[in-house]
Amino acid sequence: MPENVEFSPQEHLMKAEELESIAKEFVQLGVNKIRITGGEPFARKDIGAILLRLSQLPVSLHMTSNGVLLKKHRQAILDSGLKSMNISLDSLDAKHFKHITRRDDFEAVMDNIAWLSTTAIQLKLNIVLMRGVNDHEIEDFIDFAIQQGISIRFIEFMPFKGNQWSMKKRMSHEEVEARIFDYLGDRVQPLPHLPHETSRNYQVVGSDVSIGLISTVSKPFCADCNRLRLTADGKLKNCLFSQSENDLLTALRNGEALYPIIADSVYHKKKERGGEDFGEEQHTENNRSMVRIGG
Ligand SMILES: Nc1nc2c(ncn2[C@@H]2O[C@H](COP(=O)(O)OP(=O)(O)OP(=O)(O)O)[C@@H](O)[C@H]2O)c(=O)[nH]1
Ligand SMILES: C[S@@+](CC[C@H](N)C(=O)[O-])C[C@H]1O[C@@H](n2cnc3c(N)ncnc32)[C@H](O)[C@@H]1O
Ligand code: SF4
Repeated sequence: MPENVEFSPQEHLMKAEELESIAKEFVQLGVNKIRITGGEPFARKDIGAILLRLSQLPVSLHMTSNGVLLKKHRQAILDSGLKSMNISLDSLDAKHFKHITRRDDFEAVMDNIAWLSTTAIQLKLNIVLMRGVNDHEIEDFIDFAIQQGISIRFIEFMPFKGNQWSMKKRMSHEEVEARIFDYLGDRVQPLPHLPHETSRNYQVVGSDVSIGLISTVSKPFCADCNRLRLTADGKLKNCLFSQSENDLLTALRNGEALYPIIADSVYHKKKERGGEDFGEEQHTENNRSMVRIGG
């Protein structure tokens, strides 16, 4: 989250019932999986009500969270039948975590991770690797995953508005894969790549633990992308990197049909990464920042 973040005015955001109405429209069109990402989903006071509404739809429900505010929503999470939760954790060192996030929440996140690992909810940790920031922790994360029986994914640092991305800071797929194999040798085996999966996964032999790589920059997986994103302010993005958006919330509030807008957005989905060709330096100023997309 940027230091001086400006929160959107409440009236610009979807209310729980509006979110449900829009979700229903997608379900009617065949969507069978919904992931709630945010911003940060648990920053919404009515997240319990949102979970309850979405849990009534015939979809599998998933979340991605920074894991900070999850504690008081544990019952709502269980009641919603949530299938999986991905928790973002970029360091295993409390001081370093504070340096990266500018927040003193390491213990709260670790406590929520420990709780999640006692539930039937599939848990994964997301680690965005940045050279010179947390790349020295790759082996620590692998040890942690094996000791705790928790699957992890290393994510390639991607360019978004205001995140000072550069090609030098990101760690390529090949580089991280080599680190994993150097460390674990034949204790790790590649898993088959499933359609529409973001990660390439490797199984730690003799365990349920997988180590994944999400490599949008060096190994894009756009060819079988089946995702659409709805932002908290009700805009449809046909790609994480799309520069254009379609305003579903205003259409809903005006009583207009949503289907033509959705169809138009899907029709204009670009072949790869929203038509972006990443260069050496940051250049995605026409897209939103990651906190305003939700990942
Ligand atoms: N390029 C690209 N990256 C994505 C996409 N979906 C998720 N990611 C990135 O993958 C990382 C993890 O995202 P999650 O929110 O955990 O979602 P996921 O990878 O779909 O999760 P699973 O369904 O559990 O595999 C984040 O950095 C996302 O931005 C996508 O459609 N395209
Ligand atoms: C943007 S967050 C939103 C959900 C929630 N607030 C969280 O922190 O997990 C979704 C995922 O995107 C990842 N992410 C954030 N910025 C990224 C970047 N520049 N490149 C790659 N992944 C990124 C996060 O680590 C997280 O796992
Ligand atoms: S098309 Fe866009 S949203 Fe889909 S996988 Fe590629 S970058 Fe991600």
